[in-house]
Amino acid sequence: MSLDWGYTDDNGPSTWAEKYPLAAGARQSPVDIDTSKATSDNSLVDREIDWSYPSNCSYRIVNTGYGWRVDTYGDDTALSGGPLSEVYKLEQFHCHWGATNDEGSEHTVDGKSYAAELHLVHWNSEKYSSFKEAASQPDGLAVLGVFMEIGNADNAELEKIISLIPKIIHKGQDSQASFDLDFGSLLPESKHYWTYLGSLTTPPCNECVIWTVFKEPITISERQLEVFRSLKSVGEEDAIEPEEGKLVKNYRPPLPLGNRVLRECGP
Ligand SMILES: COc1ccc(C[C@H]2SC(=S)NC2=O)c(OC)c1
Ligand SMILES: [Zn+2]
Repeated sequence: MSLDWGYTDDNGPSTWAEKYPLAAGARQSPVDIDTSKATSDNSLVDREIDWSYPSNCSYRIVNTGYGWRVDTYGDDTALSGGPLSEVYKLEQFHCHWGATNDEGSEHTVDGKSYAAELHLVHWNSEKYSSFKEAASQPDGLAVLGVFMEIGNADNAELEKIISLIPKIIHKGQDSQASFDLDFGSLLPESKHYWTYLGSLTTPPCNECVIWTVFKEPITISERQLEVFRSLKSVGEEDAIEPEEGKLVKNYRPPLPLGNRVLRECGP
């Protein structure tokens, strides 16, 4: 069964606009962050970006066919400040990676790719009544982008997620888990970031995201990244060869920033 869209040569990012016209818009994500174009903005410094996530929360981790996604039940989560004018609730988080460690992130910095990129997706629950409605609005979503680089140590918080991946190897599988997830540990120590107006990085590519990309990466071990790559993009019932259908690449390459403003907070 042929996928509507994906990351292979015949259904990858360069073909998306055929079925998803928004993919050809002028406010698309990701972008290459040209640090020489970033402008400082005191208003970002005055209203520090702030998040509060509960320590003990129940989660559902699912294999979307394009990667893993952890659905949170964002009741007592909040993201505010920085480029945001309202309070946003955490809806889900997920990750993008590549077949080798020299690619994998969606945003790049002066042309440099990281090995992976974590996306924490929030929606404007102050202005809109549902995530779905927010995803059709220009200020509907706020996504935190966190670069991941290879380090020697395992990332302890990610390990809690990685331990569940063997249960969701095939597309459509999910696992309910309630564990103490300290989101604060999934974010870098430094709150320095770049921010710009962009879009969903997969179809339907809605231009509804206020992006905040942290400057400091977190680390993940090679072993942990290999576990991500062991996920399959096909269901258990799809008869394919064992090595086929592995989710080794699920990132969209950068799109032009065009005449959008790229602001930064912190050196
Ligand atoms: C409303 O329909 C969608 C569709 C896809 C995604 C996931 C994409 S968007 C992103 S950023 N990274 C991704 O992989 C959504 O996430 C909010 C929302
Ligand atoms: Zn994403």
